[in-house]
Amino acid sequence: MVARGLTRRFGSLVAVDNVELTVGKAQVYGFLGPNGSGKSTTIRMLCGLLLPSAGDIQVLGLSIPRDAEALKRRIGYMTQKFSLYEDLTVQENLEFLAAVHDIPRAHSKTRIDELLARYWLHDRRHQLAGTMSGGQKQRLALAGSVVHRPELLFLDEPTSAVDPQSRREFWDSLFELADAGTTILVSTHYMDEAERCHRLAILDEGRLVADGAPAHLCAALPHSVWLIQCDAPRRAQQALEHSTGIVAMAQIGAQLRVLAERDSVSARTLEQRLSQAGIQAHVEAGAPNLEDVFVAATHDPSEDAA
Ligand SMILES: Nc1ncnc2c1ncn2[C@@H]1O[C@H](COP(=O)(O)OP(=O)(O)OP(=O)(O)O)[C@@H](O)[C@H]1O
Repeated sequence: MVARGLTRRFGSLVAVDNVELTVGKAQVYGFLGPNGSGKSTTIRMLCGLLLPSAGDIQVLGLSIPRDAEALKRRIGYMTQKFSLYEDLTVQENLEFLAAVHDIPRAHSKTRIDELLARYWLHDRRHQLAGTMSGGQKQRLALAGSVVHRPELLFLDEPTSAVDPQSRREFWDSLFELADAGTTILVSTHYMDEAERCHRLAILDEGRLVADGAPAHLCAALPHSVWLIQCDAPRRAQQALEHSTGIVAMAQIGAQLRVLAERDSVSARTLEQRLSQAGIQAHVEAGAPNLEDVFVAATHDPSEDAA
């Protein structure tokens, strides 16, 4: 899948701004970004549900939006909102989707049995979808979105209402699909999920601000991370708030995690600044993680104090 100069305007708002993307076959490709950064709008354009204002999209050798109808038969699409029928049973929902995709009845029975087993739904086949838990609903929605064996799967925040264990299991299922050759494009707000992607795009205000393998993005971060141990991390944060070179700070338990411009801050300068505020602290270097990459990529320098 390749997108070039992908842009979508809603009136004067540029929701997606000149985005360039290349997604390889059987990759799990993640979309990360703050609320309103354009993730859903991009996904909807890539799968032919929304017309771009500008740009070229090639998906599975098809030109989108021109070939959107042909694409629909080869992709699956799932959103955070449960879009199946709550008053149909698990099995009836899958039978309905199999019929929508013109799967002959002789084949659909085997396929549905296979999906019920794979997504741990076999003992719930006669339960009404509306009475299932959030995690079970998402497993059913995933089963429904792959009933026709799509080559490409679009998932828009599929696990936003799901507990951590169910999220892990859901992601295991995504890797199982990718191992079998399915390309997966998935948006998320969770760093642990983003970390698991083969490749990741970070969107901010409609623009692509980072793109690469998670480990590579962490290694390429042009900032330093400092971990501050002291008795009063909140006071330490206030003391450093308007310091030069500091990009972001977050208290993690009793520790203060500081993201700073490289070369403008050192452990010594931080200790000195804190000491001037009457705070004794021990500062050591930390390893950048994906949250640091996300904060750096989406941080607005105009909000910094000089
Ligand atoms: N149909 C529409 N009409 C007008 N504005 C829209 C429409 N769809 C999206 N937008 C706007 O486009 C911007 C991007 O929205 P989008 O839903 O793509 O963001 P997102 O990154 O998916 O957000 P979230 O993480 O909250 O789901 C937002 O400012 C949103 O209000």
